[in-house]
Amino acid sequence: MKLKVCGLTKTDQIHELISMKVDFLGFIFYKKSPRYVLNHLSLSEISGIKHSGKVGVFVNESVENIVAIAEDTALNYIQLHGDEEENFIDELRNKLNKEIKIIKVFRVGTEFGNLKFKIQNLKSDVDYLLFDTDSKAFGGTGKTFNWQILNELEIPKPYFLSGGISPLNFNDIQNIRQQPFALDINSKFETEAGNKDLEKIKNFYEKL
Ligand SMILES: O=C(O)c1ccccc1NCC(=O)[C@H](O)[C@H](O)COP(=O)(O)O
Repeated sequence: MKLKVCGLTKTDQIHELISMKVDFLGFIFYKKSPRYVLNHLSLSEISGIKHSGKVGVFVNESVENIVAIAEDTALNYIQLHGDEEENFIDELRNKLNKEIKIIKVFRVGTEFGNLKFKIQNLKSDVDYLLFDTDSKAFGGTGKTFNWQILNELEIPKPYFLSGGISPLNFNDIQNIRQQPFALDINSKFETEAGNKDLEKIKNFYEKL
């Protein structure tokens, strides 16, 4: 199983994760997040990071801004973490460099019927799905959702599992019928927002 470490803000930690061969590096381009990357790194610093799994996380951002940031920072993946509708995704797909993959996030709350409908009727050209816990902050809360819900779905694309993943609940992932393509870890591997605990990540990665 692959690993994405999200909410990166520090160059030395990013290089350490690259040397650990982590598959995806997540950068949050959402101003309200305590992990907003542009408070810590410039566009050209992010552009200079040599890795094929650079993921930009966006929340209800405009197509124009996403395309511009993707170009300026040489992103490989766009993670849509807000309420982006199909029309928006189609427009983004048309304007984005074709090599860039799109990850559409489904924030899982209590409305299971709605989630099932959205998954079954997904028409847009996205490459991956990501399931995270629903919250007012959109993400990075450290809270899990009921992963058993995924066993009620036919998931049409490879997906990232996210939301409060930690060494304590890692074994529960084995009970999901359709296994994740990748795990997305964040706040459970931090000493404070944006500051990663690399030793904890290394130990976790060795278990995957
Ligand atoms: O991490 C944030 O601050 C954040 C804020 C707004 C939207 C998305 C955000 N994070 C995106 C991620 O992909 C996180 O890894 C995901 O939400 C899981 O975080 P956690 O529950 O802390 O493991």
